[in-house]
Amino acid sequence: MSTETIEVGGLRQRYGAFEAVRGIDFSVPSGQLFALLGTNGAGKTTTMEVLEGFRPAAAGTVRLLGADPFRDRRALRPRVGIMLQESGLIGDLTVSETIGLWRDLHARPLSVGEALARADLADKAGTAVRQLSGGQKRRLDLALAVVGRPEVLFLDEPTTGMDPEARIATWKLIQDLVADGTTVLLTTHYLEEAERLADRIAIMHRGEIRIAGTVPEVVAGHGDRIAFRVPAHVPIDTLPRLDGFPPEITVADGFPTARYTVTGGDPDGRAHRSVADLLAWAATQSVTLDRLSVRPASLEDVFLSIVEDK
Ligand SMILES: Nc1ncnc2c1ncn2[C@@H]1O[C@H](COP(=O)(O)OP(=O)(O)OP(=O)(O)O)[C@@H](O)[C@H]1O
Repeated sequence: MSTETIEVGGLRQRYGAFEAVRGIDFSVPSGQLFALLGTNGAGKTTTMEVLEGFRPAAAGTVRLLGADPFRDRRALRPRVGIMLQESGLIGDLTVSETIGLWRDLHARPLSVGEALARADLADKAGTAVRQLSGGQKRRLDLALAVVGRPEVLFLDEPTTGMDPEARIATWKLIQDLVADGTTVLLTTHYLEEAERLADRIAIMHRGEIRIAGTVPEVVAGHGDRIAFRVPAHVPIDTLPRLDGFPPEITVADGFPTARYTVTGGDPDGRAHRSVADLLAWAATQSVTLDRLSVRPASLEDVFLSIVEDK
């Protein structure tokens, strides 16, 4: 028997003639957090909606806790928590009343006090939902998603609209849930969120998974980055080529900055050798390399290289 809590194989989904998801595969073992990253319209929410049982898969296989999320949605519902991008909260109810209402739908829910504490909303218990800020509403959505102690949690952009403090508190809540054994599928536009929380990630673009794995696996093979400010007296076209390529010139803080991506050759030595070449060039030209930096590719670099690849 499979130990995967979520299994997606060859999933396709269309809206009329438009294919929003074009044959994707991934799986999430029990107790892990998997993050779907991607551009707007990449197909993340559509994928989530199939797993949540809102619509059947047009093609491919989808299993949730060993069952079919659409056909078996009634049986699965008590075991699953869902935080949608758009919530349908009732403005006139208080925060406590809203949680109370959702508790009644579950067999062994958290108490209202526990749910309030988990979402850091205890001081808003008596406040009408309509009077909450955007970030507070997201926290209430999260409280409602977890009040039934779900085994699997779907979080669609859970921290959008939250201030940095609320976001960090929410990350802590999500980490606690995963540590307690909850399996989580999360979509986010915050790369830092995925890096902090996810056991594995996938980057989607135009309905396809372009790359997947742990963050170190995803960034591996994307080279190192070398950058420095170009001194005012140095013509751009005299800058050296490194690893065979000229620099990309961007403007940062009003200064032209030369950026190199070094991918060729021996993976351990490439940045080292290119930096040595650069320093030798600088010495012969009597140029000072202001703000020289050397670093491995980041998740943001990989993300941008995927989405800029039209
Ligand atoms: N109900 C619908 N009818 C027609 N097209 C839709 C519908 N829902 C989504 N789409 C289209 O399907 C594509 C994928 O949308 P989806 O919401 O899954 O993307 P997403 O990755 O979640 O994007 P975002 O990051 O903006 O939330 C988009 O091009 C979108 O316009």
